[in-house]
Amino acid sequence: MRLFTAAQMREADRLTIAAGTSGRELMERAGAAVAEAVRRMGGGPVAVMCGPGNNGGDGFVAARLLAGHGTAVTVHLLGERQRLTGDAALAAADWTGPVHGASGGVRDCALIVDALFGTGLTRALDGEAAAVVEAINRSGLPVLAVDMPSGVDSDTGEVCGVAVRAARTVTFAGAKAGHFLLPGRTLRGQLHVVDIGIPGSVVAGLDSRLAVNGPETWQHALPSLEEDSHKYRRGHALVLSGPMTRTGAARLAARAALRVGSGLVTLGSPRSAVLVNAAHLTAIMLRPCDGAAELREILEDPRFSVVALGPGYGVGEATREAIRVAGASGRGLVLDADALTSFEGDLAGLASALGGAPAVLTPHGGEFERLTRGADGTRGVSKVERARAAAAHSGAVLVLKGADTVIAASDGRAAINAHASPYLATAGSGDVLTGLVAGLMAQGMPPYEAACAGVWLHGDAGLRLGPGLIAEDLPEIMPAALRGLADKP
Ligand SMILES: NC(=O)C1=CN([C@@H]2O[C@H](COP(=O)(O)OP(=O)(O)OC[C@H]3O[C@@H](n4cnc5c(N)ncnc54)[C@H](O)[C@@H]3O)[C@@H](O)[C@H]2O)[C@@H](O)CC1
Ligand SMILES: [K+]
Repeated sequence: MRLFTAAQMREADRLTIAAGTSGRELMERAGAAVAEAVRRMGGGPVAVMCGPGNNGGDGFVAARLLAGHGTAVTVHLLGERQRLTGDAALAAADWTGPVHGASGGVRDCALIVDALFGTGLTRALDGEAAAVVEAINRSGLPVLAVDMPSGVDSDTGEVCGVAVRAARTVTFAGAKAGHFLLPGRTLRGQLHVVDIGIPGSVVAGLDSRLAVNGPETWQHALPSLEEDSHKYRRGHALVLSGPMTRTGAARLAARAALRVGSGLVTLGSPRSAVLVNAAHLTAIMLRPCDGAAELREILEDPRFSVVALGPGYGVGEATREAIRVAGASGRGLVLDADALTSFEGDLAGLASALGGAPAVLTPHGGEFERLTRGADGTRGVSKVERARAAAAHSGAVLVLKGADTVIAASDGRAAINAHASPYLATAGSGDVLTGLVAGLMAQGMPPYEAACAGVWLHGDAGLRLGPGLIAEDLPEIMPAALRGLADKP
């Protein structure tokens, strides 16, 4: 599913109106969709809270249609009626019932329609607007939000001061980034996208390179297996282990790479840790590797297709040098944790170490902040734009992890992942993700698609396992996750 910004929706509106459908007609259809959703939620009595713009106009239309079908409706307006303009003023004029103030509170209703603010929110809610939103939330009544829960920024998903908590949201023509970025995702309830007559060609023509992460965008690039395949044709991932007391992370990554289908996986281990690693490995091979010079020798073997580096590896110049060597080899790279922290405040240094190699960086929020300190465009904007900026600066694919993981490529493509489980917030979970992405890249999947697929499969594993999951379980559930994916139409 593609996602849109407020500016793109305004553009779609403009093009549709230019092609002959009036704004008032669009509002009529939007209001009709809201009225229909109210009926599906059990009907009235309904309080419709209208704001000063077109979101409020949608509310007036819904109120008129519901009342016309016999539903008990009260309308409340935030602001003065005579200050309404354009289509919203026309829609309000068609409402013949009384209009109450918004601050008096709602009484004797079973459902609230939140038509206060939609994509036109420009600043934080305060004063009367904030008080009305707080009263809606305090009422404990189910809320149907029109387009966005009021107070949620449709581009960033952020709460601007305060925001409505909705049970459902009806949105028009296409979903917005703010419906999928946190905390917007948790405030919008169930999301319904309805067609209000904006032509498909207009929507298709919008320059949105943002989507919800799902198989439809990367399934075509998943590794396929021939009947007569051979392990040497399924890729070979090299995962670098940390020293004696920090080896578990790399083994988790290696196991995940093997489970996701890499034909061979080798763990490169410092000599100090070879015995402890050997004691825990069976199908995964082991090679001593102490530092960058030895890594260079290992990578002379052309069969290694990908290097995963970072979990437990240690922070410092030795790590930076290992990344330079891996980057210069042109192999696929997956960098996490210590690999990223080794370039604290030096995204440009990391970009130059990568040397244009196909790479995926998988920071969580804290690692991202450290890595991008001082880099342009990585502050104060949406999570999507921050990830995009870092991808553009580094030339790598960014996986900005969290409950709303964002994957961004340097060419502007981006995806927000919603297929995940909160139980994935557990020690070692990120190491498994590193291994999944590395294992997919080892089999020839391009970095952006491998990152999206890895994040999705990781989330799928979390959803399958649920409460009680630990990181060790995640690679073991991959056969079921992969089979489920193969069964998808
Ligand atoms: N394709 C489209 O774009 C369509 C949009 N429609 C509706 O129109 C909405 C967008 O309408 P608008 O652009 O008029 O925007 P909104 O109705 O979301 O809000 C704009 C109004 O709120 C005021 N405002 C913004 N932030 C405020 C704040 N923090 N405190 C107090 N006042 C604030 C503005 O001054 C303006 O009066 C959509 O969300 C949707 O519900 C529909 O009518 C149909 C078609
Ligand atoms: K709203």
